[in-house]
Amino acid sequence: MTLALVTMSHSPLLEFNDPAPEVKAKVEGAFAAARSFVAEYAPTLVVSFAPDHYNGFFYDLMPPFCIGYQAEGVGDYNTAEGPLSVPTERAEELAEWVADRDLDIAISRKMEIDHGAIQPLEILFGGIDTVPTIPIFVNGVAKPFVKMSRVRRLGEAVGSFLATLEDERVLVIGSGGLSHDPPVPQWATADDNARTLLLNGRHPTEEARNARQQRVIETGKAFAAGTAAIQDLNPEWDQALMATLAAGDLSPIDAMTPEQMAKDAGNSAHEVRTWVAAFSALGAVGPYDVDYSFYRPIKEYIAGFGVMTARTRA
Ligand SMILES: O=C(O)/C=C/c1cccc(O)c1O
Ligand SMILES: [Fe+2]
Repeated sequence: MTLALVTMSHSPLLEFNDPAPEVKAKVEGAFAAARSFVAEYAPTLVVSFAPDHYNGFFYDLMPPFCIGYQAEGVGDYNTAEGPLSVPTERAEELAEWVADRDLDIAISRKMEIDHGAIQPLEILFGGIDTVPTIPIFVNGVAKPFVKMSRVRRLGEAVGSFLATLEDERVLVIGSGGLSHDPPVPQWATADDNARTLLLNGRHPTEEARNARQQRVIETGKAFAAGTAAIQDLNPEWDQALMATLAAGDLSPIDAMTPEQMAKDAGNSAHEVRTWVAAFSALGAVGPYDVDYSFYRPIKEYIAGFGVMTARTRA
């Protein structure tokens, strides 16, 4: 059984802010490389590890991980709205398998997902319902964070399940990171209005959504101009992590702590949990090789922007 992987940074600012044309072309080239890797592999099933940014998961009930039995895009930042094609029975089997491996897993029969999960599907497949997809939410923005060893164990459990699916060609996606510190509110520093959003900000009015998004878009522009009060990107940190993931021995990742990750790489660097889960799933199936790797720190997108593709050895 083979398994393929794409991990990629996402940024809701792709459509809204413009880096230099040469940088934009490089990013388009990376997307094209990932697309052709996926087209050649022709997956029959996608398992997507992605975070949420207080569009589907809130502090009224915040799990570390959640498997979606049904899911729909909320349509933030002009991403696709509406249902994904989720193979519900497979998702149920996966959740049973993971629970049997002594991992506490939440499930949702109505998962709402944002650009974090939607953007890679749109980029790789041109839509959100073209290939059966099981979405797995991995908390990457809301404290407290489980240990990285737990994220690896989740990925390994998912990978061991996927290894049993002889009749499927499975692509795992990890969406998020790398170093970045966009102005997503933090509970500890949020005012009353922001806390209302963090607690249960489902289905905002169009006006409220636009105001929130405009603030992030403006921050991206200011960051590129050198005037934003957000933490800088950390290309060394990003590339060191990508090298560890490519090397195949993920055990050094267990030493990463949420405090140090935030300090080194920003409050949204926790999104790399999705990459770690995806590579752990791949490694659980067998040794793998990285086919393609791209990295560029891009301030206009508020993102250490990386794309990797990999595959287990035949
Ligand atoms: O949730 C938001 O409004 C913004 C999220 C964001 C911004 C920049 C880079 C990212 O990866 C994001 O998720
Ligand atoms: Fe994000």
